[in-house]
Amino acid sequence: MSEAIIRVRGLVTRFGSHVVHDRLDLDVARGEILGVVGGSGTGKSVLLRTIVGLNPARVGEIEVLGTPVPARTAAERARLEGNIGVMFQDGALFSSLTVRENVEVPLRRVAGLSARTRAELADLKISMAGLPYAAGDNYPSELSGGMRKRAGLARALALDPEVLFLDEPTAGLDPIGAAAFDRLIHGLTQSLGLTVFLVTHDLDTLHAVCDRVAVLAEKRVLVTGTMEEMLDVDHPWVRDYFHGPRARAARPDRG
Ligand SMILES: Nc1ncnc2c1ncn2[C@@H]1O[C@H](COP(=O)(O)OP(=O)(O)OP(=O)(O)O)[C@@H](O)[C@H]1O
Repeated sequence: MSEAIIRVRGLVTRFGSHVVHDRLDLDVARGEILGVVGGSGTGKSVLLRTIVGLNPARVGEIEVLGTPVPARTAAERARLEGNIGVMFQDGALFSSLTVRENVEVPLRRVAGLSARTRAELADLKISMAGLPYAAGDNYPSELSGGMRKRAGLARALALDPEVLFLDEPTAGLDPIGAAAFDRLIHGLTQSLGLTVFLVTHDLDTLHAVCDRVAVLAEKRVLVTGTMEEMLDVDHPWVRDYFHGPRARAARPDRG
């Protein structure tokens, strides 16, 4: 594998007596789009939150871009904050701010940007996320679910991150909206050279977007590989997921 941009070793995550991850290891290579799948409650979102430093209660080693998580110094923290973009499942936008103001939030960390430059940069990201210019003036409650996701993506891209974390980007979208979002993610990833950690249940997304898949089961990353390789994995959940009727319907070679 080429250089690991995300490196997790021996991760143990627990909430009280509930162990979610037990000695979990994972590598994500530079430039790849990794799809993270697994049954409900297997700890996909918790893994994402832990890798981006939002869940400090754990044991093990995590590095993103060679920087330890959590960061030990202000310089390391700045490096992580500036190079990681996160899109949460519901967009996680501030409801009292317009879309433009939401996208400006991370830009406020950049010293020396005038208010006008900040707004212009936010408008650029809003347009990159496929939203009409006018959406910048809207409040999140005035947008559809799909538009809110695009606004969340615009905010995740605000600081030109190297690594993008997406938590179920197509959940709740209709199939046409989901396919459009898949194309957007794929296009942006290619043109911006991003590394992507993408939690999803969506088999169409895995086919359309992901280079590699990591399956969370039994409190760890049970297996990683391409979609083709998943077809040969002898594990009940993996078999049911990748050979089930939905999987067959999502295969690009079907018919
Ligand atoms: N803050 C928390 N406190 C206590 N338990 C938590 C917390 N966050 C998550 N959990 C538990 O950790 C487990 C993993 O949750 P997580 O949301 O990561 O699952 P998931 O794989 O993303 O599931 P889904 O596919 O349903 O979204 C669940 O049992 C959940 O209840």
